[in-house]
Amino acid sequence: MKVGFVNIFGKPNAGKSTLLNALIGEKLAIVSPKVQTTRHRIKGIMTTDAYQIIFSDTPGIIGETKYKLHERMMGAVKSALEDADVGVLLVDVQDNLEENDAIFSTLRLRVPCVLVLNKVDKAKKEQLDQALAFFTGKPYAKRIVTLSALTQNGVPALMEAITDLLPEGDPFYAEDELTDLPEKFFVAEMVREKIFQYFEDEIPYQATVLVQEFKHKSTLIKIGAIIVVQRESQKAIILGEGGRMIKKIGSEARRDIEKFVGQKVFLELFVKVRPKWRENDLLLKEYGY
Ligand SMILES: Nc1nc2c(ncn2[C@@H]2O[C@H](COP(=O)(O)OP(=O)(O)OP(=O)(O)O)[C@@H](O)[C@H]2O)c(=O)[nH]1
Repeated sequence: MKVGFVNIFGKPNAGKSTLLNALIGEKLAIVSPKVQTTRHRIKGIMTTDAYQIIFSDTPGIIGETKYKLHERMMGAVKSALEDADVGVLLVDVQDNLEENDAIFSTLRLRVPCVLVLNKVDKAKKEQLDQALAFFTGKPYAKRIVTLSALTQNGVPALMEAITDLLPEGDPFYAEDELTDLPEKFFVAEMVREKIFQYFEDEIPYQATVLVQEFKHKSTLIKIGAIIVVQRESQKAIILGEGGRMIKKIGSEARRDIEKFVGQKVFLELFVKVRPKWRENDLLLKEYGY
């Protein structure tokens, strides 16, 4: 069978999380119209009689290095590239094509890649033809596929292009294994999704979620998580008047987590202030970046 690792790359907002969700059919990555929501690599495994594909989506490729966090992100993109058997280079068909070309050329790809023009549902035919002509013959584009991750139109053609490029081999994972990521990670992502939903401006970008406790009890799972922010004022906003906001976030995240783990959950959230954690290498390490 065809077996291998497939990494999805693309500029922030290209639609990586949406595509991963369309491919895997489960809500594994968080989707938000704001840029830079995916800080981690997220893996899902797809197994049929003919193939096993291990997907990951990488953090958004950032052009400018504003924070050390972004340098780590570039490092993560590169290491993801080096791991992959096949790369998926995702481009929003309405985005600046030269800019995308510059990024893909800079990364100097050694793995075969499928260039994917996404969001065709909102593009005119001329625009699509123009983009196709632009990428045809580029050294990193072994195959070119057009699709809409949102409507899932064109997803089967992408699967065909990917499996074509994958090597033959034995499967890495048992068939029923959907993901190799620890449950803790999903819990953190589900809390982060609520933060993106309810808060504006810099809060979603400056807040991170750490899951401290994940214990299976007899009737439920007990989870304790900390939301780390940079300023007291941000802490006050997240708590809300009389703790109303944190309660709302907590009960909504709990419902999502219960759906995901298929069990009752007791979720306890705390908010902690740690100024400038983005710029401090030691803290970055502590938080696993
Ligand atoms: N119309 C349309 N919108 C799409 C399509 N794919 C993604 N989007 C939208 O584009 C936005 C960004 O999608 P994401 O999947 O979060 O993008 P991403 O590349 O994972 O972004 P980061 O996590 O920031 O790196 C969301 O509002 C999606 O709904 C598509 O095929 N068509």
